[in-house]
Formats: sequence, structure tokens, C-alpha cells
Amino acid sequence: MQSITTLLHPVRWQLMLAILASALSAAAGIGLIAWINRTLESGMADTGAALGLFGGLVALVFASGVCAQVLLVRLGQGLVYRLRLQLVARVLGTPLERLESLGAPLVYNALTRDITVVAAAFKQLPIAVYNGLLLIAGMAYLAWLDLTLFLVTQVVIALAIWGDVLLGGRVKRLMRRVRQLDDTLFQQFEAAVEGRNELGLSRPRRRHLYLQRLQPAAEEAMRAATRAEALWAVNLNWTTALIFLLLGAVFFAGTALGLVSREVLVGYVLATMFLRTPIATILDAVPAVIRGRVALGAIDRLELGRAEDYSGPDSSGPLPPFRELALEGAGYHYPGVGGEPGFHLGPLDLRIRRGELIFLVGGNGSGKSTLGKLLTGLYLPGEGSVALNGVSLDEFSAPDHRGYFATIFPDFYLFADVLDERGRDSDVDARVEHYLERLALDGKVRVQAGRLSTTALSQGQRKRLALLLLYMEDRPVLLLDEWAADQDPVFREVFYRELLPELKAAGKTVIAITHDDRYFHLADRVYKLDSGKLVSWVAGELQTKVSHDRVSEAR
Ligand SMILES: Nc1ncnc2c1ncn2[C@@H]1O[C@H](COP(=O)(O)OP(=O)(O)OP(=O)(O)O)[C@@H](O)[C@H]1O
Repeated sequence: MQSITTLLHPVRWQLMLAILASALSAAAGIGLIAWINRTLESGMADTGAALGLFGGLVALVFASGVCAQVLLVRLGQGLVYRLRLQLVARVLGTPLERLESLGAPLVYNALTRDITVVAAAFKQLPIAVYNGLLLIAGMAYLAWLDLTLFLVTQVVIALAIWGDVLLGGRVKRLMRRVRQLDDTLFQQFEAAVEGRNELGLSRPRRRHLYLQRLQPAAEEAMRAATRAEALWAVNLNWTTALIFLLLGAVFFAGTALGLVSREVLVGYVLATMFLRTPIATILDAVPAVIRGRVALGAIDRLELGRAEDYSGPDSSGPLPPFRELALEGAGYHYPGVGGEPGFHLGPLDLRIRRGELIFLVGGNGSGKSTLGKLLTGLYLPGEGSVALNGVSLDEFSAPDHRGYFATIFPDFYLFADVLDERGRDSDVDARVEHYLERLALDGKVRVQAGRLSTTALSQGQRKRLALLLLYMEDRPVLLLDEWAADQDPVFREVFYRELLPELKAAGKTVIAITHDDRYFHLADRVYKLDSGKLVSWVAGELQTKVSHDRVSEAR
């Protein structure tokens, strides 16, 4: 994540203007106090002029204060807005591997809680700038009143800062712990929502989630947060006590010892009382700023990708027609967890040409989906090469490579918006209606202005809608990962015997990951995976299967 200074760089001139207005307001406020003090001492010679000066200063305090605050609030909110969009853009630009290893709860935590915390810290910025300037102006006035007393004040300030630093470090450590526990809590929140069916049926599981997983983390977070806030409250009161000690010392030096004149004494007391508010306000803002820095650090540790710029037109022009996808010694490795070696796919050699219907088969966990992600460029090869039309897949060629594919993985997300990537003046709604009918979803789902009326359907129907979106994307290579697994036998037949041949006839290359051995013979080629290796092109097995099916059909 960018540091705060980098974030502030584009708005530095507005910030300067806001600081200038704050300085003016602070100077006018201190000027008012100085004027009251002077008038108390030397009386009012010309009441009209005095009232004019007083009214003018009040008007200046008001106008410059409002101006500074409005400018700073706009600045703060603008920063939050940019930060928010930038973070989402960075999530969108993060490689799939990274997002998978982070897991959804950590990303949600950053997108929701961390952003809010950083926003809250930024909202302190105007307050801190305004009160900081007020404090500087007040200090200047105190120095002007009496240099010796001012030096004593500096000693008191040094003591206060010592307290801040000492406690601030501990508060930060505690807040870091609260932030870590937040990730644990978000994981449990995900379990509470996503596991609703299992939890709904099982009180022991609900109890376990609540008592063993949620409560301990929530309790520790509460303890750490309370400790942090309490420590800071001690600090706030320590500062207040120091201010009163300072006032007492000045008062004693002025009245009992006669070391300070009455004018200086009154001025000092007035100015110090006046400065109590900005001091307290700044100190109040510190925990929010610490939390903001902890949140920025947590966002940093996610190691998200770079944000893509979406403001301009989509520059990627039409891609050359798909000819061939070739794997040579290609492999991919998942890092191991807890000393276990991770799963290794490859090395694999295979070639897929335009218009082919390819089936990828193999047992559970044999690496079919991983191969699907490698073929489509969602994963980059860790060894060997994956080349599309002769262009090797790497982080630079990946966007174009991915542009050839449309996929439905088992954990697909169903978008309600239909994107017609043809970009022609085709009538999106009419095309959607056509496919809805083809997929036997007419009467169930409607489309209006490119948006589906509902996505709340059965799993099999949702998969058909995902297929509709894939048709609309009109990409040359389609990867369907166990698409038919949720379909009824009738529609499964339609899929293998009608939809796949239609796609092939339309010049599409289709890679289907499947366990439906009844239909293996319909593919141009079948590749079988076992423990991450291509074990055979299952021609022999196919022949046996086809003859077996024919015998069954004949009976
Ligand atoms: N995100 C991941 N992080 C780490 N390891 C993973 C991840 N996804 C899969 N694996 C590992 O890779 C192996 C292959 O998984 P993959 O999903 O490719 O299998 P598959 O052949 O598609 O299985 P299935 O038929 O059950 O869908 C798994 O055994 C698992 O150990």
C-alpha cells in the first residue's frame, strides 16, 4: 500500500491551502486572546474601534476556520474515496494464486474493516492539522509573553511527549494483536454464513463454532482493545494533570513569589486553558491514527497486485484467431502446508488445436482443475512452457492469453449482468432470450437491459445461466469444469450430444473436465491425469467403453 505521504502527494497544493486557512484561523483565535488580555490590562481607549477589531477578529476566526475545515474534510474524504477504489483495483489485479492463498476472509477484512479504519484515521487529518496549527500559534504567543515560562512549558511538553511515546508503542502492539484477531473473526464469520445449512442442522456444530472458535477470539480482541484504550485514557489524563501542574506553577510564581507580572500571568492562564482543547483533541485522535497505520500495514502484508487503470477505453483490440495451445514440459506446484509437500502437476506435454473437443479425465485430486487453470493462464507455469499460437505464457502475455478463454469452474460466480463481448450492434436481450430458451430457462429467468431478472436458482439452473454468460462472451476456447455434474440425465444428454457438438461446429475449441465416462467417446481426444501426470490417452479404455455402451443400447 502507498504510504500516507504518497497518498497525499497529488493533493499537496490543496493541503497547503487548507493549512494556510487553518493558520489564519489559529492566528486570529490567538489574536483575540491577546487582545482580551491587553484590554484587561490597559483598558479600552476607543470603544467603537475596539468593537470593530473584536468583531473583525471573530469574523476572521469563523470564516477561515470554516474554510480550512471544509477544505480539509473534502481532502480527507477524497483520499478515502481514492484509497477504496485503489484497493479494489489492486484486488482485481492480484494473481489468482495469491488470492487463493490469502482466502476470502482476509481480503474481505481489508476491503471492509481496514478501509473503514484507514478512513477514520484520515478523518483525523483535518482535525490534527487545524489543532496542530492552533497549538503552534498558541506556543508562539506563550513564547512572546515570557521566554522563561515558555522554556518551563517545553519541559512539561517533553514530559507529555515521553508519556505519549512510551504508551503509544504499547498501544500500537495491542492494536496489531486486535487486527490479527480480526482476521480470525472474519474466518469464523465466513463459516457462520457459508456453513448455514450444516450449522442450521447441528447444534453441537453451532455450539463449537460459537464457544470454541468465535468467543475466544472475540474475547481476546475485546481485552486487547480495552487495554489499549485504557492505556491511552491514562495518557490523556496524565497530559491534563501536567497542564494543571504547569498552570499551578505559573500561578504560584506570579502570586506567591511575584516572579511574573499580572499581565503575563493572566495571558498565560488564558492561553493555556485555551490550548487545552487542541491538545486533548490531538491526543484523542492518536489511537485512530495508530489503528489506521496498523490497518495500512495489514493491507500491505496482503501483497496485492498492481491496480489496473480502468478509466480509459479498453485498449485490447481484437485478438488474432486461436490456432493452437501447446504445453511442453509444463508444470505447476502448490506450496506445501505444515511440512507436507504441495501437490505437483506435470511435467505435461499436450497440444490442443482450433475446433477440437477435448476431455480431461481422472480421479479426484488428480490435477484436472489445476491443469484447467494452467491452460487458461489463470496460473503461470512453474516449469516448462504453455504457449498459445506460439506465444509463451508469462506475466506479460497473460492478459492476451486469458482473452481467448471463457470458463466455468465448479466454484464459479454467477454475475447478473450480461456482457456481450462481440461489441457489435447485436441486440443483447434478444440473444439472451434465444439462449434462455436453448437452455430451458425461459419462463424462469428474464432479461432486461442486459441484466438477468434473478440468479437465485437451483445449482443445475445456475450452471445453465453460467453457460449462457459464456455463450454471450463469445470467446474462442471454452473450458467447462464438471459442468454437467449438476444436470439431470435429460439435460446431460443435451449437453454432451447437442450443445458440445454445436459449439464445435461453430468453430469453438472446447476443453471439458468430466467424470461422465458414458460420453468419453464423443471427444476428439481424451487426456487422463493421475497424481498430476498425464498417464495415457485413453483410446483403449474408450474402445472398450464404446463397445460396452453399444451392446447395452442394442439390448
Ligand atoms: N488452492 C490450492 N492450494 C493448494 N493446493 C491445492 C489447491 N487446489 C488444489 N490443490 C491440490 O491440488 C490437487 C489437485 O487438485 P485439483 O482441484 O486440480 O484436482 P481435480 O482433479 O480437479 O479434482 P476433482 O475431480 O476432485 O475436482 C489436490 O489434491 C490438492 O491437494
